[in-house]
Amino acid sequence: MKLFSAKQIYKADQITTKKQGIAGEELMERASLQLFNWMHLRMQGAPVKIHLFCGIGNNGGDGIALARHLLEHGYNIAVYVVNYSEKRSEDFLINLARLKERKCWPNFMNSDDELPVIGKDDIIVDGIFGIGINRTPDAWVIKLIQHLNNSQAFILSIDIPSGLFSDQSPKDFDAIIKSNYVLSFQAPKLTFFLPESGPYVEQWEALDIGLDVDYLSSTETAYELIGKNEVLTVYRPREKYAHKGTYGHVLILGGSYGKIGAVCLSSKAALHAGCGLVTAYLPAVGYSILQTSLPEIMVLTDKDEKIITDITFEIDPTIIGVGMGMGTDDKTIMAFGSFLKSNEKPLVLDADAINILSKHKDLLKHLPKDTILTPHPKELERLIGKWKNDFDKLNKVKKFSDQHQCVVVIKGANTIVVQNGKGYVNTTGNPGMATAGSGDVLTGIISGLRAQGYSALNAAVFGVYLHGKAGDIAVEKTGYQSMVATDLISNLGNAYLDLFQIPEQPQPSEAEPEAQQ
Ligand SMILES: NC(=O)C1=CN([C@@H]2O[C@H](COP(=O)(O)OP(=O)(O)OC[C@H]3O[C@@H](n4cnc5c(N)ncnc54)[C@H](O)[C@@H]3O)[C@@H](O)[C@H]2O)[C@@H](O)CC1
Ligand SMILES: Nc1ncnc2c1ncn2[C@@H]1O[C@H](COP(=O)(O)OP(=O)(O)O)[C@@H](O)[C@H]1O
Ligand SMILES: [K+]
Repeated sequence: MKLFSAKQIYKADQITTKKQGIAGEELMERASLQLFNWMHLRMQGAPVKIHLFCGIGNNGGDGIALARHLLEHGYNIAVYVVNYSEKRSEDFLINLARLKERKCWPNFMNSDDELPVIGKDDIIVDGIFGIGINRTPDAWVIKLIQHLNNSQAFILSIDIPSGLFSDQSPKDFDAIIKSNYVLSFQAPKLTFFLPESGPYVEQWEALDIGLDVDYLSSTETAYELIGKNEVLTVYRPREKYAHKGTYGHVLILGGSYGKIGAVCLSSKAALHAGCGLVTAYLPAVGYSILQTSLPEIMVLTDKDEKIITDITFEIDPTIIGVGMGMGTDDKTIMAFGSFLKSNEKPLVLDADAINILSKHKDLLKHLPKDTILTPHPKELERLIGKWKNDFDKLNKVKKFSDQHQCVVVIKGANTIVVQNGKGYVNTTGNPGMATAGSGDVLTGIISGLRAQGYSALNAAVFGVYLHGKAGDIAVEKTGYQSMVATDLISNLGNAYLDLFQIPEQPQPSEAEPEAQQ
C-alpha cells in the first residue's frame, strides 16, 4: 500500500474534484459519510455521548459534516469549534451553515473558555487538525488536547491524530492527540509507523473516499506499507524438479566464546527459510555445540578457540551472513577487514560486522553492491551518527544507502527497509520479539532468502515480513513475555503457510436459506 505525502494527497484531491466534476464540499460529504457509516455500523444508535471537536480547516469541516449525519440519526452529540484561527476553510463554512440550519449550535471555543467536562465512557471525535497543520498549536489548544487525552474517553481521530504532522516530526509531543482509532482517508500516513509518532495511533484504518484511481496508481511514493499482498508478488514458488543446489548455500560467519548461540540461531533460521545448504563458520569452541544441536548444518572452524581470527574457507557459498555474536577483538577486526577486501560474494551484515564498519569506515568501500545491513537502533546510530528525529533518521539512512549502494534494514516495531531512496514499512511483528536473538534469526532468514535467488531488496522486505509474521503466530501460544527467538524459527513454516491462507468467509445464516445454494 502506498504511503502518500500530504502534498500528494492535496494533489489527488485537486485532480479528483476536477476529473469527477465535483466541488470540494462533495468530496468532504463523501468523507464524512464514510466516517458516519463506520461509526453507525458499530454504534447502532447507542445513546453514548459523542463530543466532536472541530478545527476551522477541512479536517474540522469533516467533523462538522459528520456531526450533521450523527444528528440526523438521533445520536447524542455535542459539537465544539476549536477557533484557533480566523481563516476558516470554505467547505468548513458550508458545513457549519448546514449544521446551524438543523438547529445545532456548536460551542465556539476560544483561548479563555473553560474546558468541557468529558465522561470516561463518552466518545471524542477529533477533527481539530488534519494534514494541514504547519506549526505547533497555540498554548490553549495544547491545553485542550491534553484535557482530551486525560479524559480516558475513547478518541476517534479523523484522518490523523490532531497535532501529528504527516511528513515531519512534531516539535511538541504534548500537543498531539493520543488516538485510540484513526480513520485515515484513502491511505495511512508514514508518521503512524515511526517510533516517535506511532504511539499516538493505537489502531488505524483507511477509508476509501474515491480519490482518482489513475493518479493514485501512477504516483510513485517515497514509502510503501508492506503486508501480505505486497510480499505475495515477490514470493518464488518451489520447483518440482529442484534439488538442494537450486536453493543456494548460506555461510553464516560469527560467534565468539559465550556467544555461539547467535550463530546457531542464524544458521537454523537460514535453513528454515528454505535455502539448500548452510555452513557455519565459527571459533573452534563452537564446533561440538553446533554439530550437536543442529545436525543439518555443516561447520567450519577458526584455528582460534574463542574468537574469529582468520576468515578463509574452501567452500563456495551463494551468500554470506556475518557478524552475529562475533565480537570486536582486534584480531577479528583484522580478519573481517581482509575478508572484505577479497570477498566477492553477496553479504548480509549484522551486529558486530556493523559495529566494526562503524569504527572503520574505510572498509565500507569494500562492500559488494547490494549488501544488506540489519542494524538495531544502537548499531544504526554507530553507523550513521545521531539523528534529530525519525524523519532525519530516514533521510540519513537513505543517503547512506545511496552512498554505499546497499540495503539498510532499520529494525524496530515497524522495521523499514531502505534502498534507492525508497522505504518499505513492515506491518508484521509484535513486542514479544524484543527478546535476545530475534535479530540473529532475522539475519538468518534474509540470508536464506537471498541464497534462493531473491534480490537483495526482496530478500530484506520478504524476510522482515516473514520474521514478524512468525512472531505474530508464535505469540498466540507463548504470550508476549514468554516468546523467545527459537519460537520465531519454529513458526517460520506457519508464516509461509499463512501467505496462502484465504481469510475465512462469512457463513450464510439460517435466516437466508437462498444464500446457502
Ligand atoms: N483528499 C482528502 O484526503 C480529503 C481531505 N479532507 C480533510 O482535509 C484535511 C486537510 O485540510 P486542511 O488543509 O484545511 O488542513 P487542516 O484541517 O489541518 O487545517 C488546518 C488549518 O489551520 C491552519 N493551521 C495549521 N497549523 C495551525 C496551527 N498550529 N495553529 C493555527 N492554525 C493552523 C492551516 O493553515 C490550515 O488552514 C485532511 O486532513 C482531511 O481531514 C476531507 O475534507 C476530504 C478530502
Ligand atoms: N516492539 C517490537 N515490535 C516488533 N518487532 C520488534 C520489536 N522489538 C524488536 N523487534 C524485532 O526483533 C528484532 C530484534 O533485533 P536485535 O535487537 O538485533 O536482537 P538481537 O541482537 O538480540 O538478535 C528486530 O528484527 C526487530 O525488528
Ligand atoms: K484530526
